[in-house]
Amino acid sequence: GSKWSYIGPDGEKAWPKKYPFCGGVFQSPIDFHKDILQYDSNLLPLEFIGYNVPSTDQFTLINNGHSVKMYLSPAMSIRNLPFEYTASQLHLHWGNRNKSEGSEHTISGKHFAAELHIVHYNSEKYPDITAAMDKADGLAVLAVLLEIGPFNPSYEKIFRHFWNVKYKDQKVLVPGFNIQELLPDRLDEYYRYKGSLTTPPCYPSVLWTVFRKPVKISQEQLLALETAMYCTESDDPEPLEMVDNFRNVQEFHERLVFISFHE
Ligand SMILES: NS(=O)(=O)c1c(F)c(F)c(S(=O)(=O)CCO)c(N[C@H]2CCCc3ccccc32)c1F
Ligand SMILES: [Zn+2]
Repeated sequence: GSKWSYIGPDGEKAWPKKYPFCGGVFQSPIDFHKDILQYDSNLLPLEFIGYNVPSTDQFTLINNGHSVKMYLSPAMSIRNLPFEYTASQLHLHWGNRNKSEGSEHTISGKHFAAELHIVHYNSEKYPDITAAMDKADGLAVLAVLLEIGPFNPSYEKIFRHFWNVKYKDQKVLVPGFNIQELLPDRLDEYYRYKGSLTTPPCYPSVLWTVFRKPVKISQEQLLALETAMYCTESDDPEPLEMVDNFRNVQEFHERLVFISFHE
């Protein structure tokens, strides 16, 4: 089993001991700040295929002890990237009820409340995510920064199920819906860079697309995310709250982040 965590002796400083790539190059997440950004006019809006999943389909939502992740339909894919990438799963990163600053990427040093990741693999070159996840061109992850605002009915289609996946390895079925509803309206404005998985094994295999515009969820929805789940199994005598499951930003030497928008 994956013996790593976000706190204590198995926390992120210890990851490289068991997972050497975590101490390697091209690590994510990073801070987006002015002097590493470069406008690139070739960065087109992403095109989503099959994201509007009928409610007759069902997604499996599971607490894997590190995050809450939802398996997606293999009919979902993205075009306008160097290859066609097929959706695998989405998951979230967040803080805690006293410090709602749990995003992984930051903008000019600012954390957002939480961050949604939609993980895809290069289905043109690799048969499945396991074959793709350690290849330089293997994965593409979309990231949405979340901040406080009005109640968000689209995110609620996932959040309403958190009470059924409170403990590690619990799962529940979520009726299909249009996953594009989880994205901001400006799909043409994003940050793009080559980075890594932000959890062990930290493979430098991810083409990151972080949308510029945050999406709003309500204070109550954020509190549910921050308080509903545990890293431990339901019968564990020492329950561990699933909070602060974000990696700190990594050094970003001599590299650029390409942006599809003008400042
Ligand atoms: N932030 S991140 O880098 O996007 C990111 C996570 F943060 C994250 F927690 C996960 S995990 O939930 O699978 C728990 C740890 O692997 C993943 N899984 C990916 C990569 C690892 C293997 C795998 C296999 C099938 C589907 C997805 C994935 C992940 F990519
Ligand atoms: Zn993630």
